[in-house]
Amino acid sequence: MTYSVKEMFYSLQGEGHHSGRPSVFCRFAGCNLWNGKEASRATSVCTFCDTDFIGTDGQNGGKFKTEAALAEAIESLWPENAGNRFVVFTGGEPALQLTPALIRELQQRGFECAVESNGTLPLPTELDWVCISPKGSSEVVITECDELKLVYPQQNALPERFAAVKARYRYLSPLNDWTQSSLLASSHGNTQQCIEYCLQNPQWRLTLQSHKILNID
Ligand SMILES: C[S@@+](CC[C@H](N)C(=O)[O-])C[C@H]1O[C@@H](n2cnc3c(N)ncnc32)[C@H](O)[C@@H]1O
Ligand SMILES: Nc1nc2[nH]cc(C(=O)O)c2c(=O)[nH]1
Ligand code: SF4
Ligand SMILES: [Mg+2]
Repeated sequence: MTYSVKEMFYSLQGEGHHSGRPSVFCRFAGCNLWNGKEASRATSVCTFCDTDFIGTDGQNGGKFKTEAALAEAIESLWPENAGNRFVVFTGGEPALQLTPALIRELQQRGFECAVESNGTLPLPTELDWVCISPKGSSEVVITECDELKLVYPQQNALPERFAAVKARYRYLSPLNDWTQSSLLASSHGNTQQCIEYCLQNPQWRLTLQSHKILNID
């Protein structure tokens, strides 16, 4: 199958359990919860997406006809002769394109394979790390994951709704609604609400989009 990739880059994982870990990000084009066009944002299931995932025109983006071709491109972004290889499949919604064959191809090249998914579609069992981030009223079909990373607060997707999802770790990530001047500043803002929720419900931890604070990819 042909993989449509918006962009690929080498950076630090900014969010969640692997925050700070050097990672290649492979951002697949397309999502099942929003078509990516501003005109339909307000009427979509997911209304707050911070990412351009349309097309294949980003850095190192393109159409890859084989698993080997895409794996080769991902591998080329890792520093030469360095171990601890880690790739994060994201998007858009990576579950629309990710295959067992692609994951195995990368694992054979020494990569641990992680995914950032909205949880509405089945995922390959070959993955080494699964992060699920539920959106609005969408139905989550993934019942077990490594990490549940919930953007908070969200109408129709408050933490209690996901009590039955088995997760090694539960994180709240403040909704970045870009109407606030700073992610950290407002005491009545989303970050403060996350802090209060975690303090009252200590099975949840706070995570911040540190790449945005640091202004890196
Ligand atoms: C762009 S999504 C792509 C992966 C997948 N579609 C998903 O939603 O998990 C990557 C991560 O960014 C998070 N995210 C997107 N928009 C955000 C926003 N405005 N504020 C905070 N996190 C956001 C998502 O919740 C997800 O954890
Ligand atoms: N540094 C960095 N960390 C990230 N973690 C998840 C991301 C995503 O867009 O899925 C992301 C991203 O775009 N950049
Ligand atoms: S599900 Fe993920 S990629 Fe799709 S619109 Fe929402 S945040 Fe963006
Ligand atoms: Mg992002």
